[in-house]
Amino acid sequence: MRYITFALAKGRLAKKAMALLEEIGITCEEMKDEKTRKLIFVNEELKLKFFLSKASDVPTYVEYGAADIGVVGKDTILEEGRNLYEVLDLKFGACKMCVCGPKEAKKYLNSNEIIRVASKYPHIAKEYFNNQKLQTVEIVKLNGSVELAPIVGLSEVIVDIVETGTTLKENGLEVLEEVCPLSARMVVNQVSQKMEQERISKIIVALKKILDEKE
Ligand SMILES: Nc1ncnc2c1ncn2[C@@H]1O[C@H](COP(=O)(O)OP(=O)(O)OP(=O)(O)O)[C@@H](O)[C@H]1O
Ligand SMILES: O=P(O)(O)OC[C@H]1O[C@H](OP(=O)(O)OP(=O)(O)O)[C@H](O)[C@@H]1O
Repeated sequence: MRYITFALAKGRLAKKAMALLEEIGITCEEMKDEKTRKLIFVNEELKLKFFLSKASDVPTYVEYGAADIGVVGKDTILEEGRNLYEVLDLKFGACKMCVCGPKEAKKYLNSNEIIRVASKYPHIAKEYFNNQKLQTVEIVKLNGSVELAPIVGLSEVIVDIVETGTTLKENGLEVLEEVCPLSARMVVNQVSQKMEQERISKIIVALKKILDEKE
């Protein structure tokens, strides 16, 4: 039997992804060791492999079939735009993609003003503003602490993730528009979905059952 390989986004989502898989009996003790520098883990008994990768690389591994299954945020799926099947909303890691800025910046939105938009998610930001007929925007890609941009005058607004709203509040910013809700998703390689249909469907069904019970 061939191995089924899982690519899990490291960081915020990793522990919850592992905990959820554990609930359906998919475990890999070695991977839980936060100190390990090992990159790939094998569960011989279940014929499964696991690796943790930078979130933005998960869709790439899955599209190319280097991983059969991925667990990653919807934001990353949208931003990367890879060819893969999104099969399940795993519900954890819930947050929202929003247009944010100082209250005064609201006047720039839905106007014919040309504005700068800073974001770690340039594709999501571009797509969002492309659908707003009047607005012309210049997207500025940043790699973190995006809330700084309107404070220091780099951009009028930002497109970023909001969870509790604390970061915005502590920096005098607010949500001006909501782009879309986000959460962790399970994604599947398009060929694996057909070739390993039985094993992958079993995993999806088991996860779905656990998720339904949690609701
Ligand atoms: N408050 C939050 N801020 C950012 N991401 C969140 C939040 N809550 C849930 N998430 C989810 O967690 C993922 C980000 O995880 P994490 O913060 O570990 O990565 P990151 O720091 O954005 O990655 P990178 O190191 O590539 O910048 C997002 O893709 C999103 O789906
Ligand atoms: O609404 P909140 O609960 O405050 O969470 C949202 C903040 O958390 C994330 O940043 P992260 O900690 O990932 O750092 P980064 O901005 O450097 O990526 C996100 O980019 C926001 O800044």
